[in-house]
Amino acid sequence: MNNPNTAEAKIEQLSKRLQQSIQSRKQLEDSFQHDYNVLAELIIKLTYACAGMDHGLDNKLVKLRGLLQRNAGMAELEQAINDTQTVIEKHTLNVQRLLKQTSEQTQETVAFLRQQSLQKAGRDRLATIENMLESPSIAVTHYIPVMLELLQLFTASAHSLADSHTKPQQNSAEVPSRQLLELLNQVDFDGATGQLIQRTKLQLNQALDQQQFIELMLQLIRQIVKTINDERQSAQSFLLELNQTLTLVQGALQNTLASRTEFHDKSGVLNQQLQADMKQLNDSVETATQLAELKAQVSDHMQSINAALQQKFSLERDERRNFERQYEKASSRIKNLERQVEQYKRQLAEQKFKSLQDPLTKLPNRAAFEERFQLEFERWTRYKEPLCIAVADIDFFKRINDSFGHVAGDKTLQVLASMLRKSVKASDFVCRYGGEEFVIIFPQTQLEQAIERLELAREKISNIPFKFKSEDIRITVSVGVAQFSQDSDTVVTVFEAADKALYEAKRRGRDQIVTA
Ligand SMILES: Nc1nc2c(ncn2[C@@H]2O[C@H](COP(=O)(O)OP(=O)(O)OP(=O)(O)O)[C@@H](O)[C@H]2O)c(=O)[nH]1
Repeated sequence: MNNPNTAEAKIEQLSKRLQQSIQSRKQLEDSFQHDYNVLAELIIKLTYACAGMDHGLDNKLVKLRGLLQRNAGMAELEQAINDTQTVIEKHTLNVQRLLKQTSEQTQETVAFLRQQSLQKAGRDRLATIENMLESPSIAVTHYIPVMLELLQLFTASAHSLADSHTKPQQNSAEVPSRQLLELLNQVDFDGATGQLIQRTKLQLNQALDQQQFIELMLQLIRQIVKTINDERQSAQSFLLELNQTLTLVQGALQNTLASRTEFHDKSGVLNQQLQADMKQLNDSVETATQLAELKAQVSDHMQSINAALQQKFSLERDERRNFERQYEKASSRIKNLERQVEQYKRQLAEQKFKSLQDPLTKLPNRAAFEERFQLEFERWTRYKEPLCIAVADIDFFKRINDSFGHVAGDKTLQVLASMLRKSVKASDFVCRYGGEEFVIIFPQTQLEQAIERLELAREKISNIPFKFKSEDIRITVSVGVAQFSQDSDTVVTVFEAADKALYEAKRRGRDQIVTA
């Protein structure tokens, strides 16, 4: 048995311990190398993932990767890692600045696109982009899909812009066409102008390109200029006629006056002659001594008196005839003028009436409404009798036009207007406010009564059996109603209240009446 205290035994023990230490150290080194390898592999992968973000960073990453791949010492690695960190910090700051700029530029682009007349699909995409932008983020990845959407939308609208420059612009006259149609709906003309307006309205309902629209406008302007010229000429000829008649009447009066003076002069001379004859006759009677002589003298005087009287009669007859002639002439001219004045008055009244009437539905138009609404408001201010107003709008009317054509749409408007007019009281004022919108004023009517009448109208309208292209169609209306109640109420505030209520009725599902 070896003595453990011997030198050999001690050396052996030490050798064993050394072996164990070497073993542990080897295990530790292996484990460290393993960890190092795992970490190095991860860092190398990360360096590949970060590649391409920034040129300076790329250089640093290549260097770091090289050091890791060749198992470089810690001192070398530490230096490389520090350098890389500095570049990463700079890069991060730069990215944040760019993100801020991107966010602002994106908002600007969205605002610009919102002002463009985009198609419905474009508007929807824009709304999606706006939603995406509502959650502001500093992550680049957040902006990538936004930018993608935005770029696609921008490209699409740029394409349509380019198309509109190269091709004849389909539908580019859509907005002015609609505005012109609304204007033409407010006027009513007879004759050639009326026919042209009718034809123009039909054409405006079709998709026009700009060239066609301009030609249509030119045609209209030409006709309007012609109508104005005709009107002016007709007014000029009326004034000419009036002037001639006045000159004639004035001439007749002067003639009458002159002949009256002449008549008076001549008549005066004759009167004097008659007086002289009478005096001489008298003298002769007084101084006469012989009957025969007296007889002869009286006979002479009588003849002279007779002649003077004859002259006077004939003078008077001529004068009367002359006067009658002048009178007849002037009177027939005046009658003619009177006829013309009557005709003008009729035309003016008709024009005034037409300017206040909607030609399609024959209901009063918006101009008539403004006049009447102001009047009723002033009455309400004075007497405070109940006053209500309702704004009614046909539901989904665009679909009628789109599915069955504008003519069917027009017919629908006429039928609905007539039903609305019939459903309320005669004292209620029903007008076509514009498009598919009607306004009703209920003078001296409590809100409950107005709602009752409107309910009746709504129900009647929804029961009208429309049939288009053998399809049964039910048409409904939504209505907003408001009453004047506060001292601060004005035509504007109460109308707006009714209009808001109308939109609430639409929002709640249409075919209903909502009170403000
Ligand atoms: N036929 C015809 N259509 C008209 C006239 N005036 C306006 N319109 C049309 O009325 C339609 C109104 O459509 P929108 O304002 O979109 O409303 P809507 O389809 O009725 O839908 P809601 O009001 O939301 O229920 C448009 O298509 C106009 O062209 C007209 O005098 N005749």
